[in-house]
Amino acid sequence: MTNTHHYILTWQCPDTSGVLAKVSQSLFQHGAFITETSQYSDPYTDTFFSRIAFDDRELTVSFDEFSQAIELLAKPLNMNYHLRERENFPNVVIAVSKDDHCLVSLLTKWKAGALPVNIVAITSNHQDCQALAQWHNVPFHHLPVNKENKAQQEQALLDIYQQYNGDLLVLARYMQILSDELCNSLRGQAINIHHSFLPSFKGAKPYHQAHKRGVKIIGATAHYVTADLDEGPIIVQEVKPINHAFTIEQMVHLGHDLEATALCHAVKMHAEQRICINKDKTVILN
Ligand SMILES: Nc1nc2c(c(=O)[nH]1)N[C@@H](CN(C=O)c1ccc(C(=O)N[C@@H](CCC(=O)O)C(=O)O)cc1)CN2
Repeated sequence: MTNTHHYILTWQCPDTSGVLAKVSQSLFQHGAFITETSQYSDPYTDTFFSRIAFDDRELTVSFDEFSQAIELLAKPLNMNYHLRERENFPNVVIAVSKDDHCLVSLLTKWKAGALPVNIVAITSNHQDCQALAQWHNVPFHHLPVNKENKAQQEQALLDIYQQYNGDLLVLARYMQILSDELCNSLRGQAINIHHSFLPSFKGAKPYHQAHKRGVKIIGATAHYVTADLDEGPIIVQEVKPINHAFTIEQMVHLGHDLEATALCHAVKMHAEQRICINKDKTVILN
C-alpha cells in the first residue's frame, strides 16, 4: 500500500471500565486500521495508559475530522493524548559540553535511519563538538557559560529550541544545570543521560563517587529532566559488572557505551511515543 499514512495515538486517563472500548470504538467507527496496541492499567495511580498505532487504508474521514473526534472523546474521559503522523518525526535539539560519545551515537544512528527524529541543531557551552556537527551538516551554536551569563545563555538555548520548532531537547552529557523555569517549561520534552545507575550517585562526577564506594556494577540512566537534579522520571537504564581492579578511567570508558546505548534507546522510544509520564515515573508501552 504505497500511499498509506501511519499514525500513533498515545493517551492516558483516569482508569475506569470501558475507556479502551470507547477509544477503540471511535477508531473502528472512523475506519482506523489498528496495526499495534499496548496498554497498562496502573493500580497505584488509578491511571490507564495506551498506545495505538493505526493506518488510513480504510479511514472514512479526513485526519482533521478524526482528530476532532478524538478531541471530543477526550473531554468526558479527562484524557490527555498525543496524536500525530508516524513519519512526522520530532525536531530534536541536542545540548552537549565536551564529551562527544553520546552525540556521536545519536548522529550515527540518525544518519543510518535508526532514529526516527530530525536533529535540527546542536548547542554547546564548549567548541569541542563543532567539527562533529559540521561533518553531519547540523547547525552548531556555541553558547559559552559562566557564572555571570548563565541565565542569558540559557535563554539563548531556549530561543534556539523555539527557532527550530523543537519538540525534544536532549542533554547529551551537557554539564550545566537547567533552571527550574526552563525545566518546568520543557516538562516531558527534555531527556538527560546521567552517568550512573540512579538513584545512586546523583550530581557531578558519579564515576568518582562510585569508585570511592567500591561498587560492583556501573550504570547509566536516561531520564526526563526536572528541577530536581537527576531525579526526573527514569526512562532507560543500562548496567555492566565491574570489580575492585577497575580504575576510574576504565569505569568511565566502559560507562560511555552504556550512556550512549541508554540515551539512544530513550530518544527512540520518546520519538515513537512509547513513553508516558506517570507522576514521578514512566510507563513504557512497547
Ligand atoms: N535541572 C536539571 N538540569 C540538569 C539535569 C537535571 O536532571 N536537572 N541533568 C544534568 C546532567 N548532569 C548529570 O547528569 C549534571 C550536569 C552538571 C552538573 C553540575 O554540577 N554542573 C555545574 C557546572 C559544571 C561545569 O561547569 O563543568 C553547574 O551547573 O553549576 C551536575 C549534574 C544536566 N542539567
